[in-house]
Amino acid sequence: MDAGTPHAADERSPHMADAGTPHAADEHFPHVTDARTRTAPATPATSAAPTAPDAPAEPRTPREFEATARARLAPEHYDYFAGGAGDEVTVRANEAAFGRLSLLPRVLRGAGRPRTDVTLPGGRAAMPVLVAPTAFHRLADPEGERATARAAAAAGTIMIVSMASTVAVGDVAAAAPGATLWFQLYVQPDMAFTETLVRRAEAAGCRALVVTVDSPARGLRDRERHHGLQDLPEGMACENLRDGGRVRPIVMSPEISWEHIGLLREMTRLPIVLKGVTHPADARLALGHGVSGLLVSNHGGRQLDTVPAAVDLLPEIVAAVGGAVPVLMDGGVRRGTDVLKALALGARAVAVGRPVIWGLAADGERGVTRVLDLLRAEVEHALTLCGCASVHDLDPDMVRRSCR
Ligand SMILES: Cc1cc2nc3c(=O)[nH]c(=O)nc-3n(C[C@H](O)[C@H](O)[C@H](O)COP(=O)(O)O)c2cc1C
Ligand SMILES: CCCCCCCCCCCCCCC(=O)C(=O)O
Repeated sequence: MDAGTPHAADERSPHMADAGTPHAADEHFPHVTDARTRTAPATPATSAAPTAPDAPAEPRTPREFEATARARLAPEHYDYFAGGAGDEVTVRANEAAFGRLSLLPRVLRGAGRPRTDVTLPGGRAAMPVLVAPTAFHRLADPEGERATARAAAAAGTIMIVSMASTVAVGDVAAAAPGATLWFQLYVQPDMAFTETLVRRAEAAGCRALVVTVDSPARGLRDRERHHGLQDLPEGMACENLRDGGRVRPIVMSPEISWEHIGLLREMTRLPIVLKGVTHPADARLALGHGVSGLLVSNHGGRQLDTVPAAVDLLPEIVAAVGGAVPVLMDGGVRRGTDVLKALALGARAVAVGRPVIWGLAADGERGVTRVLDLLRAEVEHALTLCGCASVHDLDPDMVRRSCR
């Protein structure tokens, strides 16, 4: 099997073929310290002053992290990270949809300080917020995915390492010994090479495979075309794709089918999570293919534009799956309240893409740590205000749809 159909990914590239401060928890719980309350390393906040007027020296919200990151990144790299497909309707919809959902708290439950941990196919996480797979972290920080993995480990959460990482998955694992890693895979039409990638992930100690199924072709991204982005800068490569003396291109093939998922299921004992299922009929089909979880995602609006917001798709997918496997979601999660809404609607956990990139570009490992700490503290605070002892106390009746 091979990718043969001419498609949008004709923008060719060697990497692409056709086919120390108190963290936010202390602000919310000034009287509480326990093993989960950590202090970020006391390194200088920034090494270069941000230039944009709205970029604070010490960002404290996801929006501020983005402003600081934008001031530090080359404009074309900022656009690569921030952008989406087409008119970016779905990019905007992902965040806006959370704004149309309201949380309805319960009171007088005597719930105490809430727990934020969750159990997932590839292990436990201290918080229901995972690091979504995103490509090319070395564009944001010289340490790249190593820094992100250390921050994820410090936060006790899971990092899904992109197949398009700029540090090989084995080196990411070696740099962050305490990290729980999952490996994101684009099934390659050359199944022998797909198996090579799976074995590399296994050898690195990855605990699950996240197979991205929303990319039979690459999204059409106007910002990338505007900048003429076709390749990584000199000295950077998709390190997982090394094959002898060369780096293979990542093939996004329209020929990938359920048959490949069956082959993958036979190839490895790792749990398989399908990422990018948006139609309930596909969610039901997935259950017959031995998957251990689904990640509802529209790829952060970077593949097919005008796909609905991910959180709006969640209830239908959760209903289709009927509790057979855990459902996760990503897209537009920026605040602890967003996390609670998704969990109340049936997600076991969420993942964040761009916020992690903004943290990394703003302040390397420390920036990612701060972003993850901020989210964990906000989740804990919102659970408290909702009268929940843990994420298990959330249910769909605590979410209302407003007309905004
Ligand atoms: C810069 C960037 C690179 C991405 N790279 C990948 C990737 O390599 N593999 C993948 O499955 N998804 C990739 N995604 C999609 C994310 O995994 C995730 O679905 C999305 O970022 C979630 O939306 P959010 O950024 O609003 O949190 C990427 C997203 C961004 C923003
Ligand atoms: C600034 C870097 C631009 C480089 C463009 C090279 C294209 C290579 C494509 C490889 C596929 C990476 C997949 C990442 C992804 O899912 C996403 O961007 O979204």
